[in-house]
Amino acid sequence: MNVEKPGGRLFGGGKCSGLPGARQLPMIQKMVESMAQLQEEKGRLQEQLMALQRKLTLRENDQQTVSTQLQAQVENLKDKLIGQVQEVNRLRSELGGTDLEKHRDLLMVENERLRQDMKRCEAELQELRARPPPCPDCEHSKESAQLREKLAQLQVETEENKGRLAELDLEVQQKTNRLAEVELRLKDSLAEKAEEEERLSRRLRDSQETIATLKAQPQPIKYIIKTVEVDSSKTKQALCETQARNQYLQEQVGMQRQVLKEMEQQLQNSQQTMAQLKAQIMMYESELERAHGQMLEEMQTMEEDKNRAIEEAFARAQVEMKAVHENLAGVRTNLLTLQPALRTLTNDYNGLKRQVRDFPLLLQEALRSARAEIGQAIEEVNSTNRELLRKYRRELQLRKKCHNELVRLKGNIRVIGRVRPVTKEDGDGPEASNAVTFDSDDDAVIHLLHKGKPVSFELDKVFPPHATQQDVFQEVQALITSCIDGYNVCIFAYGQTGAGKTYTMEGTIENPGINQRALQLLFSEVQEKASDWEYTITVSVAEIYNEALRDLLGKEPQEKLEIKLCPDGSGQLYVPGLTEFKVQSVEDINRVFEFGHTNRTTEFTNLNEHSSRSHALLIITVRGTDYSTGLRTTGKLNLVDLAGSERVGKSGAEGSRLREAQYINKSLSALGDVISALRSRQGHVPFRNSKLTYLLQDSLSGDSKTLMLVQVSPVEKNTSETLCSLKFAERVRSVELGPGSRRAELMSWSSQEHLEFDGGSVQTPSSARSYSSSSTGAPISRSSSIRRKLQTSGKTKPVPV
Ligand SMILES: Nc1ncnc2c1ncn2[C@@H]1O[C@H](COP(=O)(O)OP(=O)(O)OP(=O)(O)O)[C@@H](O)[C@H]1O
Repeated sequence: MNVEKPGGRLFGGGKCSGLPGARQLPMIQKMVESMAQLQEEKGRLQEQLMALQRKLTLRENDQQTVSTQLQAQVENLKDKLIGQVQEVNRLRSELGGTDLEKHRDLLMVENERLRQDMKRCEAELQELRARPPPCPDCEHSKESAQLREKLAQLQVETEENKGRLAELDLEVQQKTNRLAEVELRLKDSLAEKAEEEERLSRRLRDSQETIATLKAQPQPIKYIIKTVEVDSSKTKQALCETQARNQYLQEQVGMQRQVLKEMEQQLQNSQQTMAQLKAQIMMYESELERAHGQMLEEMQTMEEDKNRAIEEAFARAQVEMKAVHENLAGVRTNLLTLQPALRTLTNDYNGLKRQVRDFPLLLQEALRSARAEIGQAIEEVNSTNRELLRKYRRELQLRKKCHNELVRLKGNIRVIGRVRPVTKEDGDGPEASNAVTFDSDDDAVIHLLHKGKPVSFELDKVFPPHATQQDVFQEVQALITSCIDGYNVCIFAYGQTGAGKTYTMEGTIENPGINQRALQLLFSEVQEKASDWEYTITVSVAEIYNEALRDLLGKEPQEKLEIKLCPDGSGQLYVPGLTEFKVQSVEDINRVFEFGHTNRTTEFTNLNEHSSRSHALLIITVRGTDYSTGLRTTGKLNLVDLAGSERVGKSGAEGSRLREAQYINKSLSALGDVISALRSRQGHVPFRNSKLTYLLQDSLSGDSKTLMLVQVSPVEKNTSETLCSLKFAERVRSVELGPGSRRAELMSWSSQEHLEFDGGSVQTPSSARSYSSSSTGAPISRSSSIRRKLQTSGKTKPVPV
């Protein structure tokens, strides 16, 4: 590059024209100086260049920052624009809410219409009311009712519509407010945007001015550069680079301008969009107004239609009303004739109504007084009942005492005789002739004609052959009652085989004996006392055969049972394993007896067709508990059908029959011993000498009550056995068990004694020798004389006692 400069010759080509040395020296100095100056100038320029470069760099940075800021602002504006577009869309969609306004307007119109309808109906109603009173059945009244209904309905509808209208008003108001808000915001953002644009334009202008200024500056630099180029290629190169850089920066500025233009373009576009949106909103609003106008027109048309319809209906109603009025006139005439009757009826009805109104009060009053009277009566009855109950209890106690006193006075051991009728088994002829007679004045005396000589016996009572089972039972039932009171009772039937023991104790199905009647009586007594006492009745059936005790209700009747003392130390006896059946009805009793019968041992003898050879015992236990006091009682009723007491010699028994008879005689003798010991109040009573007495111990001792039924045959051939039985009975009768005292009154002792001895039929077993002792102070009975005589005679044949 050749840069021409003033004074350039000095530096061009480097050739010297051959000046003399003196002139060359100052020139060199000058050159050195100028070189130095140039050097300085160069340094200064370099510094300026660097400063410019720094400035350029800074400006570049500034421009980049500005550009970034501008870009950010553009982005921001874009976002805002998008937001506004969205807002406008939303508003547009919300403006779809013009439907609401439509709806609201419709409702208002409807409401107005309803209000007018209502007014009209009210006017009609007023008119109807002003008319004369209608007949209840006529059309007019129906119409009136319909109108009233319609009016009510319209009122309800109006109210509903009013409510809905208010809601819609509120909603429209809210939406209008929001629209205004949005419009306000839109305006604000437009103003902001304009401001921003203004600001950006200003800055752009500033930047352009700065660039122009900068462009205007480089002239001296160029000069300097040219100057420097002469001196330094390096400086030249740096200048080139700077220029290139400057070029680049200018390009950059151009690009920025381009971007700015684009942004301005975008801004214009968005402004256009805004304008379009505004135009659309305007259009919508105008459409809205048009629709509103159309709607009003339609409503007007509808209103007219409705008025027309109402007028037509009114005209029809008038015609109908006319007809109704005519009918009404007829009805009124009828009404006038009916009114007096109606008045009478009304009066009657009012009177009845008054009565009906007063009736509950009268009824209540009557009921109250009746209730009070009934309550008083109940109270009186209750107190009477209580008094009666108290008296009843006292009477019961008294009865019990009297009963016991009666039994005590009668004697704790009572002996009753019963003579059976003559049966076909007795046969015919003189042997079957009657040998027994009775005293018509005294039912306790029996006369026996034995071998042509009369013998008399006095017992507690004697039943002749014609006496019934009931007669006999009546005599014993007092004892049975005392068993309920907790006493032990023993009733046993004694007599020769065939004398009627079983008949008296068991009886027949048609004519039951003491056993069944006793249980029936117990049931009825227990029933009577059921309100105060709880009773349980159990039965056991046992037999003593050959001194072996067997349970006739047990599963194994052959098993021999033992009699033992109760382990509780009460001194009571009991039989372990002896079955007890609880009975509550006659059916239960019959079942028990039947079962007992099947197990009982019976054998034939030549004395009777069939005869029991064992003692049969029915043991009834009555356990009671007093509800009020908790007192417990236990009474035992022993009903014993003893084995036949005939003499062994007469029956002609041998072998096992003889053994049976001996056992029977032994046990009957033991019974006699026990009774004798009790009578003579001996310290020791030999209860244990036989199973029978041992088992009956608690029913023979203490305050127990005993009844012996002595069964006798009336016929001549049995007079010896009858005599023995009656003697036994008389002896038993003379024994006392309780505190009372009874003594045998011996009427014809010598004759009897003679008879017995003379007949040689009375045999006394060695075990039954001591009936009485004179040392006890008891009166010497007839039996003791017999014993004495027997001992003297030395006869040892066994007799029952
Ligand atoms: N009072 C009476 N009335 C009618 N018949 C009776 C009467 N007493 C007994 N008999 C009859 O006499 C017969 C013998 O009586 P029953 O069998 O009762 O005698 P018994 O003493 O029990 O004899 P055994 O010791 O053998 O059992 C029976 O046919 C019975 O019907």
